[in-house]
Amino acid sequence: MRRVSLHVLRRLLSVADDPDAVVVAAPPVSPRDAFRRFWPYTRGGRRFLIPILVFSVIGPVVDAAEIWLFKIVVDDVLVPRDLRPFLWIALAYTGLIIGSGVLGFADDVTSTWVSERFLLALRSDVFRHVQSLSLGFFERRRLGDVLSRITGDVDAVETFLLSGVADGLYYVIRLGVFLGLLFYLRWDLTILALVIVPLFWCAARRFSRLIKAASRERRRRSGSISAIAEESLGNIALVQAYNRQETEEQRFARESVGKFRAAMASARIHAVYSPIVEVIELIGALAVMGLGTWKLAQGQLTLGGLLVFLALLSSLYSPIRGLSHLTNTFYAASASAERIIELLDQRPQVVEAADARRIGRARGDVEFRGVSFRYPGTSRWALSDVSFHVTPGTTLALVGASGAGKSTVGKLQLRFYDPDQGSVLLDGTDLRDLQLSELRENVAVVLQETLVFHGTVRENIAYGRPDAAEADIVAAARAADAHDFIQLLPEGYDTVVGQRGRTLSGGQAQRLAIARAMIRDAPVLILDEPTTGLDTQSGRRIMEPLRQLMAGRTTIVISHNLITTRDATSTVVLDGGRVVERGTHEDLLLRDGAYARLHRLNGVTVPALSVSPPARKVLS
Ligand SMILES: Nc1ncnc2c1ncn2[C@@H]1O[C@H](COP(=O)(O)OP(=O)(O)OP(=O)(O)O)[C@@H](O)[C@H]1O
Repeated sequence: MRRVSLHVLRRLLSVADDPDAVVVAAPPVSPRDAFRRFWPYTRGGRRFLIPILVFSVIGPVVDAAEIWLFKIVVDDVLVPRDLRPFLWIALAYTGLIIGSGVLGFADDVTSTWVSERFLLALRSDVFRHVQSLSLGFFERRRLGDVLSRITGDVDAVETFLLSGVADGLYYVIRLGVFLGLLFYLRWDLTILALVIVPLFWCAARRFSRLIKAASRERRRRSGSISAIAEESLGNIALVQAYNRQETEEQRFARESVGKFRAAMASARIHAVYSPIVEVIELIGALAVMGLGTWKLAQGQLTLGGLLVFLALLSSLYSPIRGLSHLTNTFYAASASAERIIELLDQRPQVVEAADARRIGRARGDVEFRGVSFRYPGTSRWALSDVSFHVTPGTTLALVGASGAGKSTVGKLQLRFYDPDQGSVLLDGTDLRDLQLSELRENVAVVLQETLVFHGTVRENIAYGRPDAAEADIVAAARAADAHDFIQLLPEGYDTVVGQRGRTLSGGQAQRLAIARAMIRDAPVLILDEPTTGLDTQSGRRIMEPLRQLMAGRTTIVISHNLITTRDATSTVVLDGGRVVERGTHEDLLLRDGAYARLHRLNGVTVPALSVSPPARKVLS
């Protein structure tokens, strides 16, 4: 029978595990380490810790004074039936209530200020840190989970560090004040009342582990829910076009049910814990009442004395109970702390050297020297021993089949990753020796996937150079052949284009991206499949703006359909991450190798980019 009930209890309090987790749990961290980790973020609010401490002392003193007044009412007014002391007792009561109201106000405002300042500092730092992580991190992680950490988990860390500690302090001080009074009143009864403290402690310890497991599961599930919502809603067109709403709902429901189960487990644990605490309290109170009544009968205690003792005792138990509950809250919040620490412990794969060089505006000499690169966690070389040299102002076309490694070249040029072997150089300096921000100021990109933010057309163009004047923005739009269509938009340059440019056509969004690159005015330009997704006519339309953009800049055009590459100064053909051919368009056609084959396969349907290079330089 006992074994059965134990088994039922264990099942009741258990938290289900999920072997196919969308988001995996963060590694455990001891509360002490977590505390040490987050303490520096309290810096701005530490000067208020003393006032908060003072409020914590005064609060229980006021409460104790109220109870003491009650003793006086019983012993000096009620028992002798004497109304004379009543007036000053009433005045004292009123004074205490007003005083504690003022105190409560000051306490609330100050503690909220300290908490919110802490949240501000921590959240900003977590966001800054996440932004500094390399592209590789975002390619591996689920964005929704990262968002849930920046929002929900950061809030929980505040409970862990400040509210939790402030409450803990408050309880300890309350405990001290009431214990002192109880000892003063009846030391023998007090010792009897304290017999239950170890019981409280044992119960709290036992339950804290269960609570932590349930909280970990809840936070992890919250991350999964955000991840699935972000992925489904972010790709809503795909979901609806393929009628996958039901599958997405099921995925979402699975995680939501997981969170529901974790929340229920947590509720059951709390629900079992609360009556246990009450029983422990009752044992103490009954013991005191028994001995107290005996002492009353013996005439060793007044009725007011006994009533006050019992009232103080309940005030003593409430902080003890609070402390034991707090350990649970603390453990629950530490599950969130683990998730934030895991995020903060991520190191960017690309780090700026301590003595990074500044080069100002580069001439635009780009070189890949024996570059080999593997994406983290993969065994296949995305690039093997790739070398080429692009002299300032000339154009290199990178061609090859899908997956040949063309975009990877662009990512290495922007230093989203560092090569495993060899080096990438700008003006003869290894990118690893350059200041990251300066390197990126020297490179403008128009990517395969057009990146348009939710905001106005003007903001989208000025993203390339935030201090750009209105005239510069319009000039860039004109050069990108975007001015005319912008004028036709309902509010011209002030028209809000939806996230990812949803309210624009592919060609319009692409021209906006070209205007952005134009305004950046960088000496090196990377065009990654600039005509992808555009029909022949739209492809034709952006050729002229692209030509304008490329003039006078070192350009790497990445393409696998050859439509944009014919007139490049030189072409490098990649296959399986290796350079298999290099030369000019005509040379390569004459050679009748991989390039000629690709050329025959794709045909040239759109006029090629004809940049008028100062002189065609044969690349190394
Ligand atoms: N983030 C990544 N993590 C792991 N492998 C990757 C990643 N990005 C690309 N790869 C792999 O690296 C290889 C080269 O990819 P890359 O994107 O450079 O090809 P590509 O030539 O630009 O192809 P496409 O013309 O289709 O855009 C491919 O095998 C691809 O699967």
